[in-house]
Amino acid sequence: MAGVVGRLIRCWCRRAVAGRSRSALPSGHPALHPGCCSLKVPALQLHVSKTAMGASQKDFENAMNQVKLLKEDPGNEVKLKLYALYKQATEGPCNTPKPGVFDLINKAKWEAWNALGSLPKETARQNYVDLVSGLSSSSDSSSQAKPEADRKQAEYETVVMTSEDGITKIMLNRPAKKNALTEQMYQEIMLALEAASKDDSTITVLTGNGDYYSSGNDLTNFTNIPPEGVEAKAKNSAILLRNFVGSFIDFPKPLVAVVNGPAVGISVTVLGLFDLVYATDRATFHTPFSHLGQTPEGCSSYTFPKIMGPAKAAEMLIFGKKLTAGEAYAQGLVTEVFPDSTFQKEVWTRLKAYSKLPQNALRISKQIIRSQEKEKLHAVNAKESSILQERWLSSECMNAIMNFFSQKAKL
Ligand SMILES: CCCCC/C=C/C(=O)SCCNC(=O)CCNC(=O)[C@H](O)C(C)(C)COP(=O)(O)OP(=O)(O)OC[C@H]1O[C@@H](n2cnc3c(N)ncnc32)[C@H](O)[C@@H]1OP(=O)(O)O
Repeated sequence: MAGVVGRLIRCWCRRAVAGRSRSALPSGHPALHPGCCSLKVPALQLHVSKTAMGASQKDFENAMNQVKLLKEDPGNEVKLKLYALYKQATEGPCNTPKPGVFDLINKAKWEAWNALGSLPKETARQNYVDLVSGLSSSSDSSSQAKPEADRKQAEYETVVMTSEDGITKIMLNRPAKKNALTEQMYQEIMLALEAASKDDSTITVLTGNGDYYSSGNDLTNFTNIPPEGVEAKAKNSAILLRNFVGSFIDFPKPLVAVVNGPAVGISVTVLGLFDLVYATDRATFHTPFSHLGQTPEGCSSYTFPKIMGPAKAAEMLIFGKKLTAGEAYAQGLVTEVFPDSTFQKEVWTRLKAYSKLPQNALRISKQIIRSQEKEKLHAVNAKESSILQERWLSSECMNAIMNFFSQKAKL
């Protein structure tokens, strides 16, 4: 029951914030600061002085104004307490009939007020002032600490991971190499995704630093042959590929690609596993597998024909046709294209708004959509990886990679 009420009050708070229903707060009661419903206030801050007396009407009014300025959502329990104390301080003991059993929100509010019994108005006023004062100092200190707390850069060298406003951003960070994906980078992206899946953010974003989103697999990956030989290299690469793609298939939260520039190879194919793909109009989408003697991965042999139809998928995946952002949008691979000049501003504004939507609803909706074919995707991933393991040993593939490094074949 408490869970149901909690969830309903969260909805109530969202609605109130959106301005569709302010009835949850008593008339004249300061509205809570918008957009902060997921933050928690430490229990310590919730202590309410039951003995201190003497808050003036002016103190009380100041406290009501302070509530409007809170930087963090104090949580449902505190909001109910604020409501109850406000009612008690202004109207005295609860004097309205108990709402019906199905009117869960008003019932929770009524119960909070009624629980104050015959607490004198002056004490309620003082407790309200004390409670708000505790919240304000907690909100101030946590907002001062925020820049530090938001710098969640763990031990990554090739990606930058930050978390702010309910969004965890994983940024590929080898701009001088067009964000080509080294083996270390695959590992770090997997670790970052794992961390993002468990943090308290609502949305996870993958993007690139510099002028490229990513130029795909770093072709030097194929040049570091271990003492065990090329077969072992191909086998290990296939395992790495399978694990890498698997972490996108299994990612539990909404996943967004902010495609800040051209994308090549595996950075394109996994886009079929993202929930939103926003692209600058400077972006291109290129999967030159045949040119490299390779074959599709990232589950694209399954997702692309589903997304764009077999004819268009064949043009990209078999013949290596490079798509403009507009073409990728027309074919359903990209959600929306933005002018490069306003790309970052527009995309982040949009994502910040989305990140305020109810977190669990977003995650569950994503999971319903994706769970239908998770097994299928894992099977496709396994197959694509094993075919590539063979391909990487082919002379077609080895020649293509040698060509790249001898500068004969820039794509
Ligand atoms: C283990 C899992 C395997 C998963 C299988 C994945 C498959 C794929 O992803 S296939 C696609 C592989 N990618 C490519 O074939 C792209 C190769 N790169 C290029 O064609 C070009 O570099 C470019 C079109 C992406 C950019 O050209 P340009 O603007 O002329 O810039 P540069 O070529 O001078 O690049 C700057 C710098 O970066 C190096 N570099 C870029 N991409 C890669 C790459 N994919 N692998 C290795 N190195 C890359 C490039 O060599 C330059 O280096 P320096 O000369 O040292 O400055």
